[in-house]
Amino acid sequence: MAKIRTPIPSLKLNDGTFMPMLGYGTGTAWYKSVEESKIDQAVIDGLKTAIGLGYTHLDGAEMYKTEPELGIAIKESGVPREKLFITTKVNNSSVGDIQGAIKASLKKLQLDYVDLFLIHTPFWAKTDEELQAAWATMEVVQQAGLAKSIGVSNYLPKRLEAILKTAKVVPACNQIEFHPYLQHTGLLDFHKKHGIATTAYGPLTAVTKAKPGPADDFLASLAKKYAVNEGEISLRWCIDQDVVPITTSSKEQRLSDYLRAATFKLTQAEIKELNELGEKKHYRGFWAAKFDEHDRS
Ligand SMILES: NC(=O)c1ccc[n+]([C@@H]2O[C@H](COP(=O)([O-])OP(=O)(O)OC[C@H]3O[C@@H](n4cnc5c(N)ncnc54)[C@H](O)[C@@H]3O)[C@@H](O)[C@H]2O)c1
Ligand SMILES: OCCc1c[nH]c2ccccc12
Repeated sequence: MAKIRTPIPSLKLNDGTFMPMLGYGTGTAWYKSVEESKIDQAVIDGLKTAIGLGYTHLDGAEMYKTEPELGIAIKESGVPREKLFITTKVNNSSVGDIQGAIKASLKKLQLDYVDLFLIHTPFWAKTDEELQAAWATMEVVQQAGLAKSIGVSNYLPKRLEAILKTAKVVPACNQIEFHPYLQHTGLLDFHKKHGIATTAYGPLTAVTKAKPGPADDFLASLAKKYAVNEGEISLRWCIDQDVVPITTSSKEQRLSDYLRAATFKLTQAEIKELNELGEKKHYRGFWAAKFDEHDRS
């Protein structure tokens, strides 16, 4: 019997394009295990497994050094380019030449355009003017057709406010760490007010790195109720709040299981309870020192 798969829903971005609401990341489990200049077959195989399972939203970055593998996997997957949603990000060290960076990324990806191009972090900037100038160059990249959508990552309201003062294009999305122990309530309200979509990295943190925690028992009871595991509850908790989770795994079974997040829906009361339990603990898995610096300035 043919396998019936629930399609992954899409989120409409403020520029009219659509983003699949579950992404596969190439930045953590898939940090290259070989020398940078060499092709890492394990990365290609992981990507092809994900694409074969139905993942179409693939998250890359100049920083991860896996763009060549992403390009090969896309070609070898046989899936038409326009059916895929490809993200890459300009590295902190390349923001001085964003146009050069996107061209170099596209060359490595063997693509004419990316679906989403992000400024990886704001941590390189000393002034608002620098943030504004970088954003203006992102707008040029979009105008040139090299990226369908443009956005940022790891920006808090203060930095978003700075770029919105001079922006012609509102960022389509902000990619942030997001899970029950890092809910960014104020930032999400800011995103909603300005029509900025939220993508979540580290969406499984509450059931992996940040365990044990106050949400453990409730996550387990929800997993039992919906006949999934706690990871899928974590992914669905994002989706039900219009946040697009970017997850990853090197294991095919796990990748296949994550897709069950598309097959059920949490109730408003369950989301509220998980949020309240999550508020009892704070955990940041990425860029912690940079955020400490950033929040002080
Ligand atoms: N923009 C940024 O600054 C930034 C930062 C971090 C990550 N990212 C992107 O987001 C992607 C996903 O990030 P992530 O890996 O933190 O997401 P995640 O929270 O979904 O964690 C995935 C990891 O958890 C592991 N995992 C899954 N189930 C597990 C279990 N039951 N027990 C133990 N481990 C388990 C997986 O094998 C994988 O390594 C990255 O690959 C990258 O593309 C972006
Ligand atoms: O997008 C950044 C991904 C990443 C992978 N490993 C890290 C360690 C510290 C900060 C970010 C990362």
